[in-house]
Amino acid sequence: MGQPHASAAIEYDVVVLGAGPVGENVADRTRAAGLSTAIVESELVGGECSYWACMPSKALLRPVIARADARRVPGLSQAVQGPLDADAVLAHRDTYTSHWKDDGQIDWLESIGVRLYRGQGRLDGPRRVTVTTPEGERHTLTAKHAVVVSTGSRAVLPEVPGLSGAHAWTSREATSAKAVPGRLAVVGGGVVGTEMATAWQALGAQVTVLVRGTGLLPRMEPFAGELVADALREAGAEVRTGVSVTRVARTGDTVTLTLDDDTQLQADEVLFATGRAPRTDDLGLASVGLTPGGWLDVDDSCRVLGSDWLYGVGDVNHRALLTHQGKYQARIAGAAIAARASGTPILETDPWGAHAATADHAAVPQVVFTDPEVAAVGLTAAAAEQAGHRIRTVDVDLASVAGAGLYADGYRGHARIVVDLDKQTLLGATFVGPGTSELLQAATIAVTAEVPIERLWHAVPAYPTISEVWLRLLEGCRG
Ligand SMILES: Cc1cc2nc3c(=O)[nH]c(=O)nc-3n(C[C@H](O)[C@H](O)[C@H](O)COP(=O)(O)OP(=O)(O)OC[C@H]3O[C@@H](n4cnc5c(N)ncnc54)[C@H](O)[C@@H]3O)c2cc1C
Ligand SMILES: NC(=O)c1ccc[n+]([C@@H]2O[C@H](COP(=O)([O-])OP(=O)(O)OC[C@H]3O[C@@H](n4cnc5c(N)ncnc54)[C@H](O)[C@@H]3O)[C@@H](O)[C@H]2O)c1
Repeated sequence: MGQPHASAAIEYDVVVLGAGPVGENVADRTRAAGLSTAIVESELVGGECSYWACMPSKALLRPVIARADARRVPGLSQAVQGPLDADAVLAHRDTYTSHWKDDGQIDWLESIGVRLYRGQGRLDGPRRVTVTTPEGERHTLTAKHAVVVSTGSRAVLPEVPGLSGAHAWTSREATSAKAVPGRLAVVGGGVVGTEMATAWQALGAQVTVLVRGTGLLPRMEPFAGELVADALREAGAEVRTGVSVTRVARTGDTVTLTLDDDTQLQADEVLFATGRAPRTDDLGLASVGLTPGGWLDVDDSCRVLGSDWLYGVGDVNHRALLTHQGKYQARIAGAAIAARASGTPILETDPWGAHAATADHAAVPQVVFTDPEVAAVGLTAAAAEQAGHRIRTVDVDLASVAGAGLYADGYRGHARIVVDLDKQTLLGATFVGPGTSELLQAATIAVTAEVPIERLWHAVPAYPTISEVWLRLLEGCRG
């Protein structure tokens, strides 16, 4: 095969590599600031989030959670005892991914005046990017002000003998599968593992979750993983802790997992939900003195350390692997690029300034869409202590809240706030229970704005809502 056809370099103010939610948002900001912007995408505009992550997973989970909620309402429960219509759920998921077509997102890019290049983008020295199109053409783009890397992350498969030939699922297959497997083994008890176990068990698979540690969702407050494990077991799944997979073998339609307790497990499919790696291995990073395959170390404006033109935004910088947090970084980085391009002498990079993604350190909100939902922001008690804060925690059983009892008969849930004893503000909050995801933004505001406990006392939650848990938590604070 000959060399790809090369064309003359085209200059833009900003070149963005990767058109996931984060790249799209950076491009939107820089374009809105009057900077000419090109974006390069090797797969689908919209990225992992739109096609193999947030959107399809939540489309699978929504009917699961709605049915579980309805089953806890007397008078309604008997109407929803039947199985989910798996075909209809999968078809609905397909519409949420636009059938893995990105025409709508391309129209949007056009409408905001961002030029799309389809193909693999690679750095080729400072401020220079090459794009190799699927047809083998090569474009060279130069960036007057900034190159933004927002190429996201991919699933990591551990080094387990036999795994490469076992056709294991990663998050991509778990979110896009066309049929419900009879038996599904899930390796890993993090966010992907718990959400996908919840979805596929409810859709009719017999799920076994294999966790090498002591419980599910290990980065959250311990009660979160405990309540989710209880619910998964009640739904018929098996959750096994303290086990590791030592070998995987596929024979025909059956995959056999050998575990380190000398037992074996057979399944039709196995999902490895064992974390993420940055998509920086084929990006030309060596041409600018960086190590291929690594996460990008950035400052709070998301500029790569040691560079005055290269930015790393979203999953690729490993600050918080969440769409909403990456889009926040995109807004900050876009503003910083625009300010630097216009010669603004001093940027607002102090904490909470316009050019500092401070919330990445202090107040990252996350909802895990399991049944029960888990909604958390800021530090857990363990993380706060590890960071050297003097804290106290206040816990409330959500079943004691009138609004929760109305929401679901026999409501089970738990809430915790982590209070900074020196500042008398909140460092973190976690809510676990049906309907708790919508409680999270109030907690995010309290943590971000460092609202004093004394003032929160005047933020009166409406009766009878689940939000009245705030009153119980604050009563616990004040004694
Ligand atoms: C199963 C699952 C469920 C999730 N659910 C949620 C959720 O509910 N809420 C939430 O906030 N987060 C969720 N996440 C995390 C979320 O998907 C990511 O944080 C988010 O997609 C990151 O956005 P990004 O733009 O940085 O990267 P991506 O979405 O990964 O986009 C990167 C884009 O760059 C492209 N690209 C890569 N390399 C190149 C190259 N060299 N040249 C050109 N293009 C390139 C890729 O093709 C891709 O389109 C979930 C993740 C998974 C796996
Ligand atoms: N609702 C949401 O916000 C949502 C949903 C899904 C994913 N995400 C994001 O996507 C990211 C990736 O999720 P994830 O679940 O893949 O990663 P994760 O880091 O949350 O969990 C991976 C788990 O796999 C375990 N693990 C790693 N190697 C293993 C091995 N060899 N054997 C057994 N277990 C092993 C880890 O201990 C960890 O508990 C997360 O950081 C999360 O923020 C968010």
